[in-house]
Amino acid sequence: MTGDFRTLPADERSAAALAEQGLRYELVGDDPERHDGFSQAVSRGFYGEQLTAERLGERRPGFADNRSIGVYDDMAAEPLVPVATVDSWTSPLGMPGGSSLESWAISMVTVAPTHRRRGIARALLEGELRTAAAHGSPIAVLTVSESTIYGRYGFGPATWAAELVVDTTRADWVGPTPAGRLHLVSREAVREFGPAIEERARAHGSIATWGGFWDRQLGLRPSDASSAASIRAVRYDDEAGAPQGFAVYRVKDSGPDFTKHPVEVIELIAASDDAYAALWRYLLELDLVHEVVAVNRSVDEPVRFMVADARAVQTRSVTDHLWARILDLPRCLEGRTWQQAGRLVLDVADPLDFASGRIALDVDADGRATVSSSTENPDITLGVAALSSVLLGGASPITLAAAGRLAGEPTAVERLSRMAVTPTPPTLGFWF
Ligand SMILES: CC(=O)SCCNC(=O)CCNC(=O)[C@H](O)C(C)(C)COP(=O)(O)OP(=O)(O)OC[C@H]1O[C@@H](n2cnc3c(N)ncnc32)[C@H](O)[C@@H]1OP(=O)(O)O
Repeated sequence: MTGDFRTLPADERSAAALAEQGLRYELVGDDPERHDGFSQAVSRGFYGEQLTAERLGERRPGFADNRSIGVYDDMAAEPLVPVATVDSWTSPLGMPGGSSLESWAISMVTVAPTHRRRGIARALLEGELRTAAAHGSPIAVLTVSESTIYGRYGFGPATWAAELVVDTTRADWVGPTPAGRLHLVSREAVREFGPAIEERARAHGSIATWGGFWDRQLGLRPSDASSAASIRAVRYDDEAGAPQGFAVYRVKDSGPDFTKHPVEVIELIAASDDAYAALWRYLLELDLVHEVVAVNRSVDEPVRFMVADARAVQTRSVTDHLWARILDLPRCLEGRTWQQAGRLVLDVADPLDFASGRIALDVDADGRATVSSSTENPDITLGVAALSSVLLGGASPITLAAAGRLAGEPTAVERLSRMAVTPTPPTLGFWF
């Protein structure tokens, strides 16, 4: 099955399973009323607000870009509001070494509280994975509300996100002083130049951003007008005047002490080391500010080494962020650059049988992989979720072996670790 992913038919097996419960599992389609019902169901499912007509209108254009599926219960009081939702689209996923693979991104998985724990989410997820595989997407990705939900479908955590809290009173700058210039700019200007910088700066482990993402981050939707008015932006241009990075932030209310404003960093995106240093320095040296908080950062941020007192930069939390699910073993393993040459036979178990099998992974001196089926004794035995964690370079096979998530002789496990783990961690800077 190929063609436009948006119009691929709803998966027949899931449709049949849900029909047994008297439920219709269908593409939402082009009807604006069904768009609004879907948006209300998603907001309700995540305990959000009942959406106003303005917000519903803002969401409608997004349906043209995605594949939205609703589960409809004709006996419900509001039959146009689905009792379950899922949304998907295809997006390039950055791989170690700089290439990318088409991924099947899944979002907005909700089941109404009245319909939970009767297999609806399982039907949605299995339907998505079968459709993605049939379409030819080699990998599926998502970010999760709870880390307990998706392992059973073969997803493994593949990137981690840190929340940094910097005490600016202790953070005297000892990092580089770049020769370029900072410019204060409007949110509307960031909407113009920002996406291209983000694309250049994107780490492996990230999917692409999309138009609605920027409108949301920058508070440019009409319904954001009052809440977004305090968002500010600054851009770093190099000595030649070329934009290389930007930060979007909000200085929050400090209460009665006017010197203790906290700063919330909404985005800090740098396509060069100079831009990174200049933008962090700008934020840490703002007057009347005592704390800078940045979420969805890499777990290995250079800013920790750019301040006189390293303990000024605290990691408040580290959480699993992108979850990945290999659907096509050869295309995934051949779709990244490996860190060193080597050969290993892997025996992969997949409960849903998309990626099970015994394969030989041969990596040449340039880090290029060739995958072939094998009947040799395996060096490593693991599940598809563990291999999906390893694929992007952020999870060490040595650690996974210690955790009982993969098995093999210590030398084989160490070889796979040397081949797989990347020098910088895979990073995704946003939720989707
Ligand atoms: C990518 C994303 O969108 S992440 C967002 C996920 N959505 C949310 O968190 C919104 C609030 N929660 C919900 O809408 C629902 O509770 C869902 C979507 C998490 C689960 O929907 P349900 O239809 O109740 O799940 P379903 O009955 O199909 O259960 C499938 C399996 O998941 C398990 N499961 C369901 N919910 C959870 C949970 N919250 N935590 C752990 N396990 C769960 C079930 O026990 C079942 O396990 P099994 O098949 O191995 O026996």
